[in-house]
Amino acid sequence: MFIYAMFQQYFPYELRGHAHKYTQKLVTYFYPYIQITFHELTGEKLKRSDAYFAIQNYLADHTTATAKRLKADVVKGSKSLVLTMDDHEQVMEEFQGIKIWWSSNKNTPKRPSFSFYPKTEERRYRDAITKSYIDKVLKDGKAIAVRNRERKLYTNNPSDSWYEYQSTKWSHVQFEHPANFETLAMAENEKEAVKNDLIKFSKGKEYYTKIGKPWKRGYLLYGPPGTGKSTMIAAMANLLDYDIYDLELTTVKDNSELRKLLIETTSKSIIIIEDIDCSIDLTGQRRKEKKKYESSSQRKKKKKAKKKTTKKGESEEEKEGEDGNGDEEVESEDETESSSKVTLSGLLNIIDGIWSASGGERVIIFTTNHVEKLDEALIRKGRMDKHIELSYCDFEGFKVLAKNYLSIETHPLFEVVRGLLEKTKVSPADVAESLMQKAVEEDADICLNRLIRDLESKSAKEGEQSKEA
Ligand SMILES: Nc1ncnc2c1ncn2[C@@H]1O[C@H](COP(=O)(O)OP(=O)(O)OP(=O)(O)O)[C@@H](O)[C@H]1O
Ligand SMILES: [Mg+2]
Repeated sequence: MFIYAMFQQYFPYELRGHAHKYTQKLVTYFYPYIQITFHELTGEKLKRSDAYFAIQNYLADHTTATAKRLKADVVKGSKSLVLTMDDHEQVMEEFQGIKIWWSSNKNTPKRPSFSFYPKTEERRYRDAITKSYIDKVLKDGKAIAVRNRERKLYTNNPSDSWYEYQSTKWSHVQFEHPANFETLAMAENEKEAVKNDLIKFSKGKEYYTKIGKPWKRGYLLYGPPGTGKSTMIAAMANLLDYDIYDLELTTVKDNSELRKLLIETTSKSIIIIEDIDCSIDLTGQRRKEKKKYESSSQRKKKKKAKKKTTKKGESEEEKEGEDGNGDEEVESEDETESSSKVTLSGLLNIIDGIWSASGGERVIIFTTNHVEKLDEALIRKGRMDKHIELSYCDFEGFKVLAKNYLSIETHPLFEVVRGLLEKTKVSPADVAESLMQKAVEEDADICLNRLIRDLESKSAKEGEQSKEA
């Protein structure tokens, strides 16, 4: 028995009407082959079919080794050239002992009019193909498409530039950061722990379903400036093959805008809020200031609203903001434009509520230089599942950097560096800066000596400062 799977391309001009007619009839059978046709365009509006796209990816990955004539295409949104079968080229695959030919055709071949096979036999093959094989092709094809896609770095636009019917909330550029875990200076065991945690998460669909939790994970990265927080996020995105949404909270006007932004994020993405302590009012100070503008009745209303705040739903306070009747509206006239009115409770509700109910895996990451400033509520386990400290450069970290920047694993000067690192607090960013070759003729000796000089002067300065104090 043969299965003849067709891969029907869109005919650009005169045959448009013809193509349209076939699109409704996605699966057709005929003998001695069972023939299944997938059209490139489907539906009333002739949209590009997802199945077609998945099959194209599947075949590009599985069959390019066997197909003799290939067509190279630069496909929008893909990292590299995509090789697909040329028109009328055929490739064969075997599945549970059934031979399947795939061919990419612009025209449907003539239908033979008779069958060699008894009906029962036919049914078995048909089921194997339509139930198992096509499922596998579509699933694999989708996974391959995700792997091959060009990844994106999104940043949120200020809401003044949002249009109602267009997706203008986020702008994106291609995400191409070379960071990876190998080149990240950090204690080896901690690095492994983070990597394993991420991989476990990304493969945990069934697990999360089983325990009845949304497929999300939160990380808090904290540490002094230049210790690799942003670099680690890029390495995480590269490891998981996720997009990045870099959320700038200071340009988000209020909680309802924040919710709209988060709802628009796609699955397989990392949402980051950098310097969380600077982007949101954590201390309540701003609230106190604002109270100047509130009437006493408004203050009472606000108090009441706060009480009503539940964990799952959105708070009353938030709703008021949305309606435009809330006290936040009153304040807006007195606020400078740049200040954001996203509140801590709003952020927490959104993290716990609506957005976590949307399907698909997402990672949310907060970074801060001052972990001690953060509100307990923001970082409690369950919201931020894992807290990762990135710290000053130690000898182990230095060795990673020396390998990255100078391609050396040992050197007589290493011991001097070790001694200096033990008594000086220096960020990996500073060490990297000293180690970087600034001219072609600079070799490892020159760079290491520069690092030693820099460390010595830093340590001398620190000594002076502590004396003064
Ligand atoms: N742990 C590290 N491993 C490797 N390189 C690092 C590390 N930390 C810093 N660097 C280097 O220093 C530069 C700055 O680091 P990065 O931006 O990741 O720091 P950060 O912790 O995000 O700082 P900030 O708190 O100021 O945002 C990076 O481009 C990288 O080259
Ligand atoms: Mg950073």
